[in-house]
Amino acid sequence: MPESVLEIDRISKRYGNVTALRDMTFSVRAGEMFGFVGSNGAGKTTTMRIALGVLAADSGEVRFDGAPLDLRMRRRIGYMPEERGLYPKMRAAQQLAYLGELHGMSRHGAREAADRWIDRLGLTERRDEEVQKLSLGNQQRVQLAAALVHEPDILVLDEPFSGLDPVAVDVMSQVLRDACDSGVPVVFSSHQLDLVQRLCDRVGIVRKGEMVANGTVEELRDSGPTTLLVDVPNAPADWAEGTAGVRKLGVESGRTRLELSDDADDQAVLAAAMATGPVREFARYRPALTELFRNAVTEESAA
Ligand SMILES: Nc1ncnc2c1ncn2[C@@H]1O[C@H](COP(=O)(O)OP(=O)(O)OP(=O)(O)O)[C@@H](O)[C@H]1O
Repeated sequence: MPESVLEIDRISKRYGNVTALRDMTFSVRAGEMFGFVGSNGAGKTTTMRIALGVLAADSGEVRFDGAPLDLRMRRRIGYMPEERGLYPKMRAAQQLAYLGELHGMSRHGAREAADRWIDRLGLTERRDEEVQKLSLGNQQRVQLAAALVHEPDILVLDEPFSGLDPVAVDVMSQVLRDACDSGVPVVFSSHQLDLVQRLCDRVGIVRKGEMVANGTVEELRDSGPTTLLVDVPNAPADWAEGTAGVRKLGVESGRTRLELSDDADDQAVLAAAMATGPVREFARYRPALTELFRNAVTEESAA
């Protein structure tokens, strides 16, 4: 049996003369949480809508388990649209049961699943309220439940965390992690990069419709040139300059920041540091996802 994997393969999409996606490619395996990040208008929603099949690509293919996504398979996706999409006058539990039935569940099965998700998402006391009367955060919890009620095989969520309070973020995170652990590929977009860094197994950074970086958070953080932070309190300003392949980037809070070329020897840098006196710190600097993202965005505006 092929491994369960959602594949977005060289998807391109234009709106008039705007290129929204150009050869967008990535895959998400069963049990993997994939964070999809990029500036406003980068193409995340367009990709997700194409993955779901509510929007047609100009070219490229979406596959699951190696086969192009057909109508039957698309019903097995749990989708949380950015624009949300609940019936405002329907009561929360009733709405979830209705959506479950629309996805092919029996009436009884859909009601049971609706109640289970209402409880799981902390909405027990709100189950019979009209969705329009719920707070935005609680509406969002119902929206997540709506994506999950039919026990989907794939989860695609457009900014599920936006506007949530910290408790709701924790609830949402745990629900997504559990879905992932049960073997469901999970893709979500977010502008909350600290959250993406914490939760996701892999991250894709999209810029102007193209995937510019894709890997585990650790791979991405280790990707650029090696950078060292060295605290040598007694050293003269030019202490590292004689070491081959080393470029001084600056001094931050008393620590010298150095960029090493591929053939530079970090032990030679350490020896040069020790030759100046005490070495209080000698560490590899690894940027946070926020910084990697900012670099990608800066390249975008410079381009
Ligand atoms: N229906 C449409 N008609 C014309 N252009 C569109 C349409 N939908 C999206 N676009 C354009 O396609 C590009 C990608 O938009 P998309 O909504 O996919 O970005 P996004 O990454 O989801 O942004 P955000 O983070 O702001 O939600 C943008 O340039 C946008 O203006």
